[in-house]
Amino acid sequence: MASSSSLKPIFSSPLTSSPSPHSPQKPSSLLSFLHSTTSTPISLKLSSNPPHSNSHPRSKSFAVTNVVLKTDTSPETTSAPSNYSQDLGPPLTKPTILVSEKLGEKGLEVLREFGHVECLYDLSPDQLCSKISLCDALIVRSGTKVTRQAATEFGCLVVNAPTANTVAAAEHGIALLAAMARNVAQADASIKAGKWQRNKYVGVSLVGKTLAVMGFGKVGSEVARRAKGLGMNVIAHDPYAPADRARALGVDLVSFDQAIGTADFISLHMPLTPATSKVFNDETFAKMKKGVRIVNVARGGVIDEDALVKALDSGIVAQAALDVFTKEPPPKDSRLVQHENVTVTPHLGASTKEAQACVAIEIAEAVVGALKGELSATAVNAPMVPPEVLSELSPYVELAEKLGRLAVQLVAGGSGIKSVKVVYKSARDPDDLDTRLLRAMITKGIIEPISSSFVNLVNADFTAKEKGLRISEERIVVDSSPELPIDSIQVQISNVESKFASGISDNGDISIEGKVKYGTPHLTSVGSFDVDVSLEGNLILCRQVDQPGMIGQVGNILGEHNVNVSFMSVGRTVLRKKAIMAIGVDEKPDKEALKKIGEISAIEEFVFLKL
Ligand SMILES: NC(=O)C1=CN([C@@H]2O[C@H](COP(=O)(O)OP(=O)(O)OC[C@H]3O[C@@H](n4cnc5c(N)ncnc54)[C@H](O)[C@@H]3O)[C@@H](O)[C@H]2O)C=CC1
Ligand SMILES: O=C(O)C(=O)COP(=O)(O)O
Repeated sequence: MASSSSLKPIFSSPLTSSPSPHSPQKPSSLLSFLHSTTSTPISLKLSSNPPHSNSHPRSKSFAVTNVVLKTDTSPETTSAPSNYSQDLGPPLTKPTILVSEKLGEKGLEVLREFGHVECLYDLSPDQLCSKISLCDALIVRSGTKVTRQAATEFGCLVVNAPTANTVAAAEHGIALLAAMARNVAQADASIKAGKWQRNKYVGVSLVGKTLAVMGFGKVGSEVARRAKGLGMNVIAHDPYAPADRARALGVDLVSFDQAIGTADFISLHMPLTPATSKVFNDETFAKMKKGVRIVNVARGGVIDEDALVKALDSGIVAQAALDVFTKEPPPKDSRLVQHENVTVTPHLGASTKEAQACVAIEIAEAVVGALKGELSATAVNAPMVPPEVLSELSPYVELAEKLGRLAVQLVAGGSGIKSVKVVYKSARDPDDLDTRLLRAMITKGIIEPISSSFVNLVNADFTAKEKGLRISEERIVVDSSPELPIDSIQVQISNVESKFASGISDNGDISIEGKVKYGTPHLTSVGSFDVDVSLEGNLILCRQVDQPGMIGQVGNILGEHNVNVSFMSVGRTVLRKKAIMAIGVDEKPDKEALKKIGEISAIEEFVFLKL
């Protein structure tokens, strides 16, 4: 269940502070997940549909789920909330969690307390594909392949249980090391076959031998610690491990060639990545000390298995002990598996009762937390936003999304946006302000009104890149209260035409700026005009000649058409010349009302914007 990758950053939740009005992603688009080849064991939040406004109780709190949640239109699930946040009260229907491989009972109990749990093992990829579109989360082990990239693309949060089986894997590595050195498996098979071959199975000693640990992460360092206890001389290769951590265990970090060239035993503990794929191949086996012995409890793909068979046949590798294989299970007639100098186990590294109990609880708690919209300490595809930062930024999250939404609606045609600049004014040192969350929400605000994409913190950067949208950020340190993380956020869109010419600032960009006032997002400038309007409901922006009676005229028309005005603000550049009126309205004015506003002779242009 644990991840294969190293020192995973601790990650948190994407946010979906507004319901998406868009059409659902098609379940079929998720099919590729299950035909993938990466073996990262994950729990996925999968959905066929983004949250829907009608079924989504709008939350003022900052507790919207980080994962794509299913809201179906079938009678049973029509009212399913789009998040399970505690702030929104209990969910109207329980989330469905699909468990596709055996999970410890204690973990299942945690899941059952929260949701509807379906344990369906041995599903074919097609069966699993059709099933996941009906589920809110999927829990897998190493037997189910799901690509992390595909999950990210669809905004599905991936969490793992990275530590609960570390010791189990390390112990299995040591078990294989000793069993291989003393021919335990072969001797066992021989005696069971009625033989008594004491001379054939003379082994080699571990004490005083050099063990190279390849990958000095969680498992690798535990293997090193244990090997030291067996009297081995331990060296390690890991391009990313800190030397002092190795030194503390009495282990020297060396280069790849040094490690494989001097070791009597090599134990593999690196993740399978493009850089490590088949890193043990003809060329690298040729650099090893003749008679080397290899243990692999990491991933089969780090070894070129054909090359290993050749190295075993030629005697470069005296023995190998393998828990993992390129294809699992390996073919029955695999020359590698059948080789007399090879000891094999069926991916048992994590399989101790203790580890399985811990892993099950760890992953179940992570999934329940993610479904509740809580921060996920073990998310692998979303950036970390610590709780204290999250709570501080929460009012700005809403502001960021609304500014994105407003800015994109000012673009004529609404598309063709390539470059967006976000300027944050803050009294804080730039290093003291984490804006990834805000950037994600601005991205969401910009993309969702003009496409069918569903954007959250998991897929914001991916979606922006996919759409060719470059979002750059600038911080300006200003002299305001350092208590507040941000003074203002400005969103600028360059190289586009605007449907509201006054929204263009002096530098030719569409530009709007907002602030949080009394905990509520406000629009504070449009183009080069200052305004001050609370961003609730919808907005009408008008440019008019600055003269008496304008507010009354527009207000009367809206009143006649039963449109409630929530806020109104007028900003002008030059007295009695041009002014901008920003009017917050609860309802969308009908065509007739908008036509009448346009006919007021002093109104030069106006635009209706949905928030
Ligand atoms: N057989 C089994 O049942 C189990 C297998 N595993 C596997 O063991 C491996 C290690 O797991 P953990 O220690 O938890 O991961 P980890 O992420 O803590 O450690 C991996 C280490 O490999 C290093 N590394 C990355 N690229 C490298 C390279 N090119 N050369 C050398 N080192 C490199 C990283 O810097 C990191 O320190 C993973 O592949 C994992 O999937 C883990 C648990 C159980
Ligand atoms: O955690 C890992 O990397 C593993 O390989 C464990 O896989 P499993 O949960 O035993 O299928």
